[in-house]
Amino acid sequence: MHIRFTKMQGAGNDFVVLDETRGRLPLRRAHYRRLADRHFGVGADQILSVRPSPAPGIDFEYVIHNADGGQVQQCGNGARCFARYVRSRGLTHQDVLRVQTLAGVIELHLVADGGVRVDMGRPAFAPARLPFDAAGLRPLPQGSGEKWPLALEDKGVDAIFHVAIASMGNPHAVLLVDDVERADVARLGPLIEGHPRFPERVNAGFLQILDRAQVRLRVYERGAGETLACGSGACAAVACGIRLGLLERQVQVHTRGGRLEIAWSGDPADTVFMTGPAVTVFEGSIELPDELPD
Ligand SMILES: N[C@H](CCC[C@H](N)C(=O)O)C(=O)O
Repeated sequence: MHIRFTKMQGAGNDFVVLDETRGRLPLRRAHYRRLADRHFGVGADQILSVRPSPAPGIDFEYVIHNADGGQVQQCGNGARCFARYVRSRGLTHQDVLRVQTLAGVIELHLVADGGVRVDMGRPAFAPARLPFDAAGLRPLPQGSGEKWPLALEDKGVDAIFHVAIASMGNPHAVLLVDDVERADVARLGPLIEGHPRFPERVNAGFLQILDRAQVRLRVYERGAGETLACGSGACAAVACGIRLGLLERQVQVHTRGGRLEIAWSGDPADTVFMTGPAVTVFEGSIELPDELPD
């Protein structure tokens, strides 16, 4: 099948965007994996599908698949690209969009400088919301938050790491580190992502606090590996940092791919706002086999 796509990136987190507003493409898991494949396909961290409004008051449905082909609840950098995409292709003329994801409805605001501001919804910290199996674990309280002990068995050695956890609709575990560039993301990332206490796996964030309003963040993403930036991961890391009493309400998040602005009041009833770039890189098309082995 012949697929037309748009390649986009938000702070270096890159996406294949598909327009399914005039009909669903017959894609299965293996097709999403092939589109994301950087050698046999287009190459991307996630595949974003733009689908028609599912209900009154909602402008579009926003569907997200990771590079491993799995469908997931949320993608913050993708949300900004989604907004830029539908506007630039004339699928909407609105400056504010409400889109339905698996995690619920989020609101996208196109801002003048080409960036997009996203209301990412409320963070959640209860283990059951990720899900995280906290049975038998005693959290370390800190500020109004806590850190959870996570035993990581590596080369036969059991080490205990304390992580903060948060859901932005998708699950995040955040490890505080002294220097993100020296953090062993390649080794610890997969151990955290696939840890049995996260039954649906987890995005593993490595957070370095520079001061109360600036952080550096690397994220080993569930289903994609380390990406240059993770929008929902930035929201989760800042929300955890605020709860631990380490951060103010407005934080600049420096990622390897660019800078994101995150704002949260610290009240779990309030939503988290993320502002950042959204860039179209190129348009293209690809021939995909109708059948691909799973
Ligand atoms: N890997 C994530 C989905 C993409 C999130 C990220 N690209 C973002 O910008 O939020 C997950 O499995 O939950």
